[in-house]
Amino acid sequence: MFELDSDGVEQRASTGNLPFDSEVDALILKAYHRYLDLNDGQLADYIPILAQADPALFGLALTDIAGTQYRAGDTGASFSIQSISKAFVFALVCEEIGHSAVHDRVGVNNTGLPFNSVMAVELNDGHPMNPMVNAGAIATTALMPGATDVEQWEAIRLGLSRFAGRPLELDGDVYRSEMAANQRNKAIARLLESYGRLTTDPLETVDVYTRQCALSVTANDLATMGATLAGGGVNPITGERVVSAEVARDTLAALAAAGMYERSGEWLFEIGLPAKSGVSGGIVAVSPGKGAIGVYSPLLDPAGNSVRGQRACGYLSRSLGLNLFASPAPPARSEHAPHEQAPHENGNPA
Ligand SMILES: NC(=O)CC[C@H](N)C(=O)O
Repeated sequence: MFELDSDGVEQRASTGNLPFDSEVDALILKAYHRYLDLNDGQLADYIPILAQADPALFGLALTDIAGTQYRAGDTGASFSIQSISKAFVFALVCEEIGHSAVHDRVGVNNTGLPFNSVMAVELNDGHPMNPMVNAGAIATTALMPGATDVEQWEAIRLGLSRFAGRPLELDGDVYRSEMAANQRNKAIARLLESYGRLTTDPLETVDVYTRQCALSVTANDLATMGATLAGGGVNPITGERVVSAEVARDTLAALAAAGMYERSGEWLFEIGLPAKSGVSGGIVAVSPGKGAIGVYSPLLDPAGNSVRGQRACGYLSRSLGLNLFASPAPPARSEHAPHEQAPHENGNPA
């Protein structure tokens, strides 16, 4: 469980816009320096190559829906996207086959269990529950249009590249490392097959899923991918519409429910933004209508979420006034009777 350190975090009232450019720049840098020396957490090692990551890497990026990019630290460092791919593959599949078909096959409720839980499938009568855990993500990947697994993979690679606004490539070393250690995902796919919930070849679908997780991205890419969802499906850098506004909305709802796995409730409570994490240490946190934060720092908490990433998102959510559930500041009123106290700027008592 992470704790948000509220000491000294200037909390901004929620408004329809981000503050001015220079303020965002200053706050991104502040967040970066604030957590640079935080070395809590562990590298993921169940995918052997992830244990070789440099724990010191820390990149913090924000892209707004107008396409302005803010960066601090190692925002150009490459890492495998891992589970963050689930959000964008879900969006692509919804765009292709429609929200209801995906909802019926996959679902959108939190399992309350770890992302690779086999028990979650068993407890729910073979239903994968949501697209952000492995079972639901494998079921979602299987729904990607394509005559073969090779075509499905290429459609996913191209689709995620449109979200990023640049061609994304497979990290072959990460792919091979995970393929040698992904017996559990193969078991989950076989289990889904046994319940009649997978109509593709289970092992081929796990192969495509493993490739999608091994796509190489940067923190800056994550910010732009998230900003595409924040902007109703239009990539703010390329101007291309990647998915419809409805699909962007539905994807953010699915992220809010389960993007941070069994910690999703705590995350919403503390940070108030739909987000998705991955075991390589990335997080994308989306502020609808404003922009998105992309962060990379490979030291993880026990749920598999980046420790520095969570703290930096919390800091920025507060200081930029991004929390979705915060009411906007009440308009200043001049007609107060002298004994009435004017509300504090952020709507809370001072
Ligand atoms: N949480 C994650 O990022 C998990 C992704 C990883 N590829 C897996 O299937 O286990």
